[in-house]
Amino acid sequence: MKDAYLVINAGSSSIKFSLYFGNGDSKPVLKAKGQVEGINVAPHFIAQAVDGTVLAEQRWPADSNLVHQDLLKHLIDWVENHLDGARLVAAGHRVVHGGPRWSAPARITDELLDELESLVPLAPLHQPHNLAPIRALAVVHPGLVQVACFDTAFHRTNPKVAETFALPRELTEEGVRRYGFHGLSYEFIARRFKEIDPVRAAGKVVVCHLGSGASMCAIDNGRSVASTMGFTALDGLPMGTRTGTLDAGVVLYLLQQKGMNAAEIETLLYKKSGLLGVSGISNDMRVLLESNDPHAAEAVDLFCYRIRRELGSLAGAMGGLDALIFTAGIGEHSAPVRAMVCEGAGWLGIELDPAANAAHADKITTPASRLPVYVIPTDEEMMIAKHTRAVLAG
Ligand SMILES: Nc1ncnc2c1ncn2[C@@H]1O[C@H](COP(=O)(O)OP(=O)(O)O)[C@@H](O)[C@H]1O
Ligand SMILES: CC(=O)OP(=O)(O)O
Ligand SMILES: [Mg+2]
Repeated sequence: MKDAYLVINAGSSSIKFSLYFGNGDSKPVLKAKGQVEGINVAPHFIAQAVDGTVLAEQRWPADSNLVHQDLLKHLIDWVENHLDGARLVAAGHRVVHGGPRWSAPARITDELLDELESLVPLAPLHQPHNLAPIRALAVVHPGLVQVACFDTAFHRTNPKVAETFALPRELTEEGVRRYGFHGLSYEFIARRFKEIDPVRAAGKVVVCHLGSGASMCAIDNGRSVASTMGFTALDGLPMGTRTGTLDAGVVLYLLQQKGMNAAEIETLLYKKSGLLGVSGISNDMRVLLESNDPHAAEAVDLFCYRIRRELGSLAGAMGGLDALIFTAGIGEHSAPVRAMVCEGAGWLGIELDPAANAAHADKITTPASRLPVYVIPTDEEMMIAKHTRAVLAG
């Protein structure tokens, strides 16, 4: 009998899921994927086959009062009725923050859940939503093995200097340091790049994960050595609605001069800034690229400018650069953003091939380009499925 793995990547208003089949060492095979979105508003469930065929769809009215647990139960029931004779053996979850202790995926226990709960203040936009389905699943399916796969784990190979803020030692020791995020994506890309170009993958690579959250990672011989996100997923690049790097003095100004309280500042930094704040129009890169509003262009320019600066910084951290890789929603699909980053990075030896870039080719530089640039689709869910199977196998 085949084993089935349920992968869950839960956000603030949606629970995305993927169902994988697989035994032994072979690559897990994706059977179906879908999501429940509009939680707490008007829930909508959809499940699709690998080719995009809709397998099931259901909508509930806005006044249905369905909570997280009800919707998760609906999702699990659907999965259990579509196992095709396979046996559901485990659920793997993306958990954004694993704190200082977790450098690998872990089987979930009550103690671990409590520990992860204590990290909620460090990832207020993600962690509560990552943990809610774990608790809900434990109620509706008590015996099921659950595995937490951390976004921070891949970065635990960073040298101490890359993790340290110039703060008094006591704070560093209690855990106020850089953790880095999007680790499941970077791990997937590092493995994939090793298949594409093993020679350069053994060298120094910068990966740009540009999605609704955006960060960059310096990977030396397959290991993360530095990244743009820090203590929280607020640092580094400007994002859809997050500031990215901000002079800490601005936070003091907001507190002391503007009289804002902590909750207001949190909302400002996490939900009202970034592309949305600068453009005043949208957090969606597609909308900004199509807009004629100069503020939309300013937001896009700032995003690309910050990527170019961080590229120099990460190459400096590694002492060299052998390849640049774009991934995630914007990185995989936006030729204009990739062009704006690469055109300003000619000093690094990048010679963009505009036709290849427009076609979203695997490699978007000319053969003469000293530094090759790649576009590689990421797959965090596949990484979670592999980890879940490995944890289960002990
Ligand atoms: N063709 C495109 N051009 C520009 N941006 C795109 C395109 N397709 C998707 N995006 C951007 O990708 C972002 C979502 O990326 P994704 O990696 O799916 O994010 P997440 O998983 O973090 O929600 C959206 O904000 C959207 O603006
Ligand atoms: C860590 C993070 O920013 O995640 P996402 O891109 O899913 O928001
Ligand atoms: Mg993402």
